[in-house]
This record gives sequence, structure tokens and C-alpha cells, in this order.
Amino acid sequence: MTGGAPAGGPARGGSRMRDESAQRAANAEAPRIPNLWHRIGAMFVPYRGLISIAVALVLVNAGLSVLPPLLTQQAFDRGLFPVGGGGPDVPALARILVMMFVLAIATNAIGIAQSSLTARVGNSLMGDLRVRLFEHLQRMDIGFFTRTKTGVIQSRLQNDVGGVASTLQSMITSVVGNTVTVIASIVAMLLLSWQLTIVALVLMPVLVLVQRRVGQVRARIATATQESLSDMTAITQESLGVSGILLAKSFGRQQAESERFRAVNRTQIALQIRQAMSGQGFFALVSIIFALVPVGIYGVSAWLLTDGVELTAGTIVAFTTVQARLSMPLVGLMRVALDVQTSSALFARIFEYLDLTPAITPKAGARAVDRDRLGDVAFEHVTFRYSDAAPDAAPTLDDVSFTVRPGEMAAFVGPSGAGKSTIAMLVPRFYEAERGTVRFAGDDVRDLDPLELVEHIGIVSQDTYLSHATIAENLRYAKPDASDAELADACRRAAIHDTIAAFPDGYDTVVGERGYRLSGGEKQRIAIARVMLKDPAVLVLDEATSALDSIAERHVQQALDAAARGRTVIAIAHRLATVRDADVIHVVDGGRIIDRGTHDQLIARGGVYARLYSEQRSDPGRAGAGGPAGATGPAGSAGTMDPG
Ligand SMILES: Nc1ncnc2c1ncn2[C@@H]1O[C@H](COP(=O)(O)OP(=O)(O)OP(=O)(O)O)[C@@H](O)[C@H]1O
Repeated sequence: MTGGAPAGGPARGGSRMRDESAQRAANAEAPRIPNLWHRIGAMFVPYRGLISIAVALVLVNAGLSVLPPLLTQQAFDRGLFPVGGGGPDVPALARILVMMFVLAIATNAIGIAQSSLTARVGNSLMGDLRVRLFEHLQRMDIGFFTRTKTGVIQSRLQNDVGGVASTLQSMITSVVGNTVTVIASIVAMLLLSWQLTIVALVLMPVLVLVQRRVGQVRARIATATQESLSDMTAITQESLGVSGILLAKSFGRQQAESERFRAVNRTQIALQIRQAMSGQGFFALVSIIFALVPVGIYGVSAWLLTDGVELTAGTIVAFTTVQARLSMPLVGLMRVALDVQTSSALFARIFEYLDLTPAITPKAGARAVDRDRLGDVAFEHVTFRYSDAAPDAAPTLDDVSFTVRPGEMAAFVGPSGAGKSTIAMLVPRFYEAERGTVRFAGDDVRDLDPLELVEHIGIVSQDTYLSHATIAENLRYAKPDASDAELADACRRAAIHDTIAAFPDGYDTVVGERGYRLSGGEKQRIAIARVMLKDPAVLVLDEATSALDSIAERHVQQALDAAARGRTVIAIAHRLATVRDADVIHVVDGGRIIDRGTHDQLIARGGVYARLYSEQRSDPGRAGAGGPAGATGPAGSAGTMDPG
């Protein structure tokens, strides 16, 4: 599976969600992962030292468990009723009592040590898996995240990884401890009577087969349960985020959202019950068989006795006692086997994500960015298509070529959906060109180290992302070691310092989820200050002012002018006034650059640009959210007025 994840748009409506969940529950199959067991086993390798100690402790405790009955025997034969009579031997009894006490303390202490080791191994394994998954997902391309719901990704990271933790722990202790007991019991049974051992164990293969079948069913239910959990996480994440709540409230859809949640919750409950009950019938069958085995043993004993086989009453009683003691560890092993089978479904889901290959990967021996040519950006006959576009659809970008020299400003204008933002996305290699070459500082971006490439590019888009942290923390995202003075300086240049200073908590103001505590213009200017702290050679402005009103736009434009000074700027704009002074304006339509030139040249030519420009002059509202404004031009050029 490459790059494709269980995706899908947000499910709408309670009944559809119910249908989907029920459908999935009916045919949930764990993903098929080659070498699954081998890969699970490999995870234990780094912990083999700790596991060996844990196994040794389990074995020691198993060995010590034979001592209490022996001490009891000694308490009777030496303490209470010593050979030769003469009444109880109190000192001997006291010695045995002390030994029993020490033994109880020792076995419990060993038990605690062993639990602590297995808990450490189990949780560390789980932690490793979580980090591996997180790091792997960080490497995935943007396309993966546009296709997959955030909640679904979160769920794999939390619910699926969390779900395997208990199995990882019980695997170590239960398997070792119970196997030792089972082997010891079978040896004891064989020593007593091999014929009766056959009777006691004849049904075991049948139980193992049934257990495997039950395990498969449980694995399917576990897959469906995890799918449903991920639906729940996705709904929670979508509906209880600020954007989701705003959407629900503004459309009065809270009731529908609750119903959507209730529906998936019902599915989850039903699946949890099915999962809890799925093994019960099997274990009832095991108990019944174990209860019936002694009857079989008596029957076969009678037959053996009539056949002349030597069999004492003591042997038969001892045999049934051992056989009865076998049931507990055997059931324990079967439980673990069932749990392992169930969690293999979860492991498969985790490995499925770990096996996703990012569509864009760094090249081995990637080159460093040529510092002497920083600021040079070029597209050479670039054709691009989004991976989820229809195969016969026209390319999103079709044979796009342009060059931007260091310090120049290139603007991209054109109708909505023309492909302007896509051009911006290709510069930092967020997407890969299908044909042609994107060059940065003279090199094909595919030959460059991706981390170094983005180091030199700053992006300010309309959809500013601030994390739920303080303003200072958001700013330091760009430069973790920036001093307070540097923050203030960047904010002054971005014309936002005075606003921040006026907040009661100043730079320690928490911006809230996605920065909702701030106005659009404030957020935007903080984002610009953040980019200035990063100090990139190339600035990509993607509709950076289009969501703002005229006053906010003026402020942001001033900040952008300051940010643009001395840098290469690639500006995407709906409002043509904001890019009037660009060195070159590229007119994009239908994924192609259909015209280019300075503002004056394009106006003189009377093409699409001239038409768009005159439309915006007569109806500035069409150009975006902002009305006519005294927006200053880019790159520090002052006084460029809106055409209105
Ligand atoms: N992640 C994506 N997956 C598939 N198609 C996409 C994706 N992003 C954009 N598109 C499509 O690619 C085309 C170009 O989109 P793009 O965002 O580049 O246009 P734009 O010129 O920036 O538009 P606008 O001015 O409205 O922002 C559109 O038809 C859009 O539907």
C-alpha cells in the first residue's frame, strides 16, 4: 500500500454513519502484513536482557511453588506428629513456620520484580511503537494528510498501540509461567500412567483448532472495534475542535452531531460486547471438557484394570489431581493465544501505517543548497496532477515555466482554481512535479536535502496556523533560541508588537486553539513575524491578505512589505492591487501560464489580466473579502493604491 490510507471524507448524517460502521463490522478484515510475527518478534530483541531476567524470575517462582506442599508435609511429619511419637516438636514447627514465611516473602518479592520488569518491557515496546509511528507519519507527504482524517491517524497512534500493551506484558509472563506448569504436569501424568495421559489429552488438538477459529473471529471483531474507535476519535476531533463547533453552531447542527456520535457509540458498544463475549462460549467448552475428563479417566481405568493392567487407587487419584491442576495454566495459555491472535489484528493495523511509503522521499546523498544562488527559483516545463485526481482529468499544472531572480517579486494571479496555490506548494517540494523540474538555487529540488530546502523558504498563507500555546512559543517555533528582544524586534517589523504589548499577558498570552483568541489580522501579523524570525531567502505569500478587511489588510500589507525586503517573493493574490508593483506578474488559467509581464505591460496588452483588473476596479468586493484599501505595494514600494 503506497501513500493510500484508510481515508474518506467526513461521514455525514447518523444513519449513514450507522450503516458504514455496521458494514465495516460485518466484513472487517485485518490488513494482511507479510512476516507479521517475525516483525512483532523483532520488536522484543532490544529488550532481550530484561526479558531473560523476567523469564528467569518466572522459572524461579515456578520452582519455588513446589516447596509449600513439601513444607506442609514436613510440618505434619516432623512438627505436629514426629516419627517416634512424643507429641509435637515445637522448635521444628517454628523453624518450618519461619521457612514458610520467608518463602512467602521471597515468592511475592520475585513476583513484584517480575511484574515490574514485564510492565517496563511491555510499556517500552508500546512507547517505541508509538514513536516509530509518529516519526514515520511526520515523514509522510502532504497528500496523505489531505486524504486522511486527523482523528483516524490519532486513533491508530493511541487506541491501536494502547490496545496491544496488555498483550505484550501477558505474553512474557503468562506464556513462560504456564508453559512450565503445563510441561511439569504432563510429565507427572506420563510418569503415573501413559494410558491415562492419552485419555486426558486426546481432546486437546480439537480445543486448539477451536481456539484458532475463535481467535480469527475475535481478530475480525477487534479490527472492527478499532475502526469504530477511530470513527469516534475522528468525530470527536472534528466536532469538538473550534472550527467544528463553529460550523455546527452556525448551521444549528449540534443535534445532528450528537446523533452522529451516538450512532458510532452504539456500534462501539455492540462491538465491545461481542468482543467480550466471543471467547466465553469457547472457555465454557474447555471447562466442560475438563470436568468430564475425570469420568473418562475412571472409565478407562476400569477397562484397564479388567484388562489386567496394574493400576492402584492412589495412582488414579493422584492422576486426576494433577489433571485438575493442569486446567488452570492450560486455560491461561489459551487465553494468551487468543489475546495474541486478537492483538495481531491491531499490530497489523499499526504495521500497515508503518509500511506506508511517503510519495516524496529524500534522495540518498542529497545536495546542500548552493548559498551563492539563494533566492533563485525556477520552474521548467512543470506538469503536475494531484494523486486523487481522475486519471483522465486535465493536469492541475500544465507545462509551467518561469524564473524568479534573487530579490525579485513574482506574482501569480488568475481565476479561482487556476493552480496558483499549487505552484506555491511545489516550491518547497510539498508535492512532486509529474514532469519537468522545479529548481531552487539552481538545483533540482529532488536533489536537495528537503529539510535544508524548507529552511530557506518562508510561507505565509491565508490559513494561518498557530498552535495552542503562548505568542512567544508560537514565534519561537521558527527560531527556538530567539531572545525576547529578537521576538519584539520581529514583531515591531511586522507591526504587531504594540498590540501584543497591550495584552494583559503580553507575549505570554495563550492564543487558543488554532489562534482563535486573536483576530485574523493579528494572527496574520504574528505569522509574518514568525517568518521574519526564520529569515528565509524566499518568501511565499499565498493569498496572505485576502481574508482581511481593509484596515487589517493595510497593517498586514505593511508587515509583508517589511518581510519582503531583500528577499525573493512569490506572491499569489486575488486582489491585483496588492501585487501591482511586482517585477513580473504571471497570469495563470487552467493550470497554464497564459500571459506575463509587468502591470503596465499586461494592462496595455488588454488580455485576461486587464479584464480582471477592470472588474476589480468596478467591483472591488469581487476581489476577496477586503474592500478597496490603501494597500501599499510589495517589497517596500509605497503608495500603490487600490484601483478603486
Ligand atoms: N489536495 C488536492 N487534491 C486534489 N485536488 C486539489 C487539491 N488541492 C487543490 N486541488 C485542485 O487543484 C486545482 C488548483 O487548485 P489551487 O488551489 O492551486 O488553485 P488556486 O488558483 O490557488 O485557487 P484559489 O485562487 O481559489 O485559491 C483546483 O481545481 C483544486 O480543486
